[in-house]
Amino acid sequence: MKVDVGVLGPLGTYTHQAAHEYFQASAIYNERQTIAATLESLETLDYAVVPRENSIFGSVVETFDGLRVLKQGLIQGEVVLKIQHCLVVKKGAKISDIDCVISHEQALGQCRRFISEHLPSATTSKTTSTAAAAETVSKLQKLNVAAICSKICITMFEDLEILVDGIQDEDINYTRFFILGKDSEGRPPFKSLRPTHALIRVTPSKMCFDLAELLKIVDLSVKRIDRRPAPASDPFLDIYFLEVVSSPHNPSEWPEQVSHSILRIRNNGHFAESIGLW
Ligand SMILES: O=C(O)C(=O)Cc1ccccc1
Repeated sequence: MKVDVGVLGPLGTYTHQAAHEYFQASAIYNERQTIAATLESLETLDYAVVPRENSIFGSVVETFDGLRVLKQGLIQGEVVLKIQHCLVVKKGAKISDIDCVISHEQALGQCRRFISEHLPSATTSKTTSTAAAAETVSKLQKLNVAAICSKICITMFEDLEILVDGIQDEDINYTRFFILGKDSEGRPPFKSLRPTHALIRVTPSKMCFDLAELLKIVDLSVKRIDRRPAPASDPFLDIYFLEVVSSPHNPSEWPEQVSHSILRIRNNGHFAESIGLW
């Protein structure tokens, strides 16, 4: 039986491609309009895939904002995808016709140099996804808007063509995606028999918070720290996401090591939980 996977739509986004790389033909891909809605789809679907960070433009803010309030499921895997962006236009449009470039903010951020060198007077406008940008250009009756998206999008929308291929600021451009899942009881269906990563979400107590102290208490190898404002809290009280990895010398008992670390954080008065183990 196929599993139901929530992805950022419409079909043709990089998130859809990353999900396909992980699940191949064993899944039904359910389009959601935003990253927030993709994470919320875990309330009804088996899995969801969201972009985590990009090697040029960094962390995906909308994903971490959604992870602040994640109600169902846990991160149980990751996929790394090489990203090659195209400037896509309505068939027949020339670069001199373009006065507006639209895409997901990550794609606009990964192509800043191309835009400033080749389309210096064009305005930019954010869309909910790269494929949504392609869809918008396809629906327009005018030739002045270009989308930044994957070359797959021109197979989805017949009246589009690629004007320039490979417009990202660096050739080496990768995005990491998180695979989140749950079983029918809402528990994560751990695929990974030997997990090596975890994501710990920490809401520090208001009193005397010191990041260096927190890292000492965590006492695991911390590979990444992301930080977003805590919703409906005191001003500048933040939620921290600590991506921790097991030591290559001691990978066994990793889930226990993570649990102990979380207990230490809680014993120091902070709120902490694991939202991923993979
Ligand atoms: O909009 C998309 O296609 C996404 O999946 C988000 C994104 C955008 C740019 C690079 C990687 C992921």
